[in-house]
Amino acid sequence: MVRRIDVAADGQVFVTVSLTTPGCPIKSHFEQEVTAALMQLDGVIAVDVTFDVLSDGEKGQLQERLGRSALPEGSLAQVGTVLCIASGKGGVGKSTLSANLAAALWREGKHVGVLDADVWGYSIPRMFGVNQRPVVSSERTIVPPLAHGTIKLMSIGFFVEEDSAVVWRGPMLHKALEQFLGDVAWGELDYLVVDLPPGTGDVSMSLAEFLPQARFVLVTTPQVAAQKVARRAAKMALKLDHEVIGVVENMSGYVDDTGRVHPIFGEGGGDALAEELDVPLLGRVPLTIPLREHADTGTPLVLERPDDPAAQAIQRIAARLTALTPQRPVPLPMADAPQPVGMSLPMA
Ligand SMILES: Nc1ncnc2c1ncn2[C@@H]1O[C@H](COP(=O)(O)OP(=O)(O)OP(=O)(O)O)[C@@H](O)[C@H]1O
Repeated sequence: MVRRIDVAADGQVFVTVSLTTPGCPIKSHFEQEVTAALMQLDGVIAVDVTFDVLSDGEKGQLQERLGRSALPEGSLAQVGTVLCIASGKGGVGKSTLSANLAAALWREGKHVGVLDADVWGYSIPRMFGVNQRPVVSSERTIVPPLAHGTIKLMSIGFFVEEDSAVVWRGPMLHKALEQFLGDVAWGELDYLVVDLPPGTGDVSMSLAEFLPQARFVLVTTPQVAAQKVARRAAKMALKLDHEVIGVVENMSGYVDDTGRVHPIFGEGGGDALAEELDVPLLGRVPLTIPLREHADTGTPLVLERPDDPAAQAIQRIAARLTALTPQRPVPLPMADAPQPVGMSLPMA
């Protein structure tokens, strides 16, 4: 994507970067990273980055070279940061954290969407208390149901009867995920939070392919055994050239009514994993009963009980995530709720 580099005798460097789409949401990120990389070189006194756009033919070649099925365009073109929440095994609180992190980012004034890619253990509809069949807009895009008026949600759970098992085979799931990313009217979002299925199975791999620009947050519990399993998810992300942005340790001790912390699941797993991967430990979320209760009743804890220790920990993690990811220079206006039209979705 580097179109041209000119070096002037006085040490000024002029770089042209070709974007996949003119409205590329990570344009400023490219500018910062290219400048930072070049300024480290001896003799470089200033860097000037300009942009143009790849032609369709060039895009095709790039796609081929990357060996990936999709470049970030279409319905994801206006998504600033894709955050994949991953874990090595189930039950570590990945979905609870995905829902609450999304709500915490929303509380910070960000535009947020949540894609529930945990196709067999989907729980995002329940965690937000939304159970509404998505509709198709007049432009033939899938309109995501909204939580709290603006958080856009998409889940397999919206397309199957409640409590029924998803018995789709690999290719159908692959197709559904492709649709969730390509045909959903995500619109302009600061963050798309993706709740991945546990482990490193086909769905995670497909998604990783569809989302070349994703950043991974790894969730682990404090036991050393859990950390070893989480490492596998990290390896998958790195193998697919995704950035692992940090680690969250969940269930880090039980906080009783007096505020005393009991390390039920041991200690140190999150630190050890973060150290091993050389990424920051974004935070530790304690075990609290309200976090579980609110997940069950469809009201994210960070919105209902922001004073709870787990809610506070999650809000701090959201703040760290915003500090670690590129921000839009101009905040988006809040009133952008899409208007659904009544039509049922023909799936698969
Ligand atoms: N810090 C916490 N304190 C209390 N309960 C928690 C905490 N984190 C998660 N839980 C509870 O643990 C259970 C499992 O959490 P969750 O469903 O988020 O895990 P998961 O990793 O997404 O699991 P799966 O991958 O199997 O879907 C839920 O009942 C949730 O409410």
